[in-house]
Amino acid sequence: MGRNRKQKPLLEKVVIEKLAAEGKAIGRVDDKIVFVTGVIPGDIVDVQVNKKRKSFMEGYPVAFHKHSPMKIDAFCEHFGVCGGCKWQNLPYEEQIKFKQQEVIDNLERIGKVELNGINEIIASEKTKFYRNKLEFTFSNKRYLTSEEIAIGDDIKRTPALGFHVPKLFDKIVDINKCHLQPEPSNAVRLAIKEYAFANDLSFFDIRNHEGFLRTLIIRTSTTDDVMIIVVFYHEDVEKREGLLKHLADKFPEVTSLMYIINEKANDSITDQEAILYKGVDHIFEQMENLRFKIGPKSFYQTNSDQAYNLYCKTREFAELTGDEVVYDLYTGTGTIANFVAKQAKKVIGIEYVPEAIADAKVNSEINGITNTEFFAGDMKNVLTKEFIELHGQPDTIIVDPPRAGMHTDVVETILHAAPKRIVYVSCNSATQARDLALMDEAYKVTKVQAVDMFPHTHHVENIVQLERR
Ligand SMILES: C[S@@+](CC[C@H](N)C(=O)[O-])C[C@H]1O[C@@H](n2cnc3c(N)ncnc32)[C@H](O)[C@@H]1O
Repeated sequence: MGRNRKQKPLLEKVVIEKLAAEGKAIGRVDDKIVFVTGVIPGDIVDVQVNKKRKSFMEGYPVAFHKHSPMKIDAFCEHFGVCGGCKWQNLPYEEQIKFKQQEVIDNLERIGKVELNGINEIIASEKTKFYRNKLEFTFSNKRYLTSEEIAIGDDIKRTPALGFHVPKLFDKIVDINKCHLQPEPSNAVRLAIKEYAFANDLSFFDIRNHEGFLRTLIIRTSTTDDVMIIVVFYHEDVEKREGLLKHLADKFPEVTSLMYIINEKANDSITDQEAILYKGVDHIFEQMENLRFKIGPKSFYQTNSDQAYNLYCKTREFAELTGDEVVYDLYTGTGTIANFVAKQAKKVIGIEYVPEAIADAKVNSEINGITNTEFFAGDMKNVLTKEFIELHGQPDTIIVDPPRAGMHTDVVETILHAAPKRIVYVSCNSATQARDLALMDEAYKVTKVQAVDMFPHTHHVENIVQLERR
């Protein structure tokens, strides 16, 4: 064990044994667990420790003595620098095996769930170009890769349009080709960069709050609609018009070309006005015979094909006959609520974000669905005993909370409502398992289905069916 300047140890020849949660992997030194980023089982590496606790350490590899026999070549030129697609060097079959095992481990260890087998994970047919939305950042602080440092000074002065480097908030990796979103995503991004360089449009400086171009959001859809939103730090009519006209001329297929002037300190656009430059202010997604209208700020699951598989399984687990009152909690833009509405007597959707609720209502309307009702507000305040008395006892409750899972008050109200069946959709099986443990006395887990929405990342979605005991 060596020592570095900060007195954090350098661990030599650590054998990486298995993958762990949050995309890390586990090695062991003197019976102490070491969580390592950027490695896969079978690697033997020197690890620079950056966190040391009584029972574990965390670190990153500084030298590889042996690569895992499982290792494959990454397909992306930005692998290892960019924060996305971290598991590209692990075969996809191994990725999904691990995701399935993680779900089982969390349900058994945290949730103390007795599993009588679980369905095989639904893998993503597309493992590249599966996302329908990407957000890129403009920055005058380019992250320099070792190859770029070797090129010399010219490139060091070049701004970047791409993704944040993990843990370096002001550094952006300049992306040449991203394998996450179908075209025209790459073409649009590269065209904007080229135009900006040729016409002297400055890129944002996040430390000093100066510069013109700030972020770029591109949305594509299963209906081949394309939305581009360029976010500027301040208004400059001539420069803005110049760029947007160039985009409109070069990409006539774009359905919706919009811009935002965001003069705030942070990048969030939820409270900013999106202004239409060309086309319409929305795009459409299609699922079975339903169309979903998506505005510039609307949430929609980012892997459309797998979202369809997720919703089909959710509907299957709900086992609706047409007579049920269904609650869809954390409904977002009401996608699940509308997706199951035809098989239910009535569906009630509840969601925090008022704009999402407005979208949910529009989505019912444009699809001729008349048996849904939507309510905006914090779940623990909206879903009360009085609400249930007023709107009807649920026969089935579907929940799809954020990563943190459900507030204990919400769990309590669900237990009080005592529906026959609960379908719990989650993007974090650890918090899902914690919530299941709270419901264990009254509900037993009857079906489990993991769904992989995000190949080459550690994220996994999981659906659990619960029946009242
Ligand atoms: C994982 S998303 C589910 C979206 C939706 N089911 C779908 O598939 O499109 C979780 C949703 O919960 C909402 N949310 C988060 N915290 C909430 C809270 N305390 N009360 C109500 N909704 C909340 C978020 O705004 C988000 O739309």
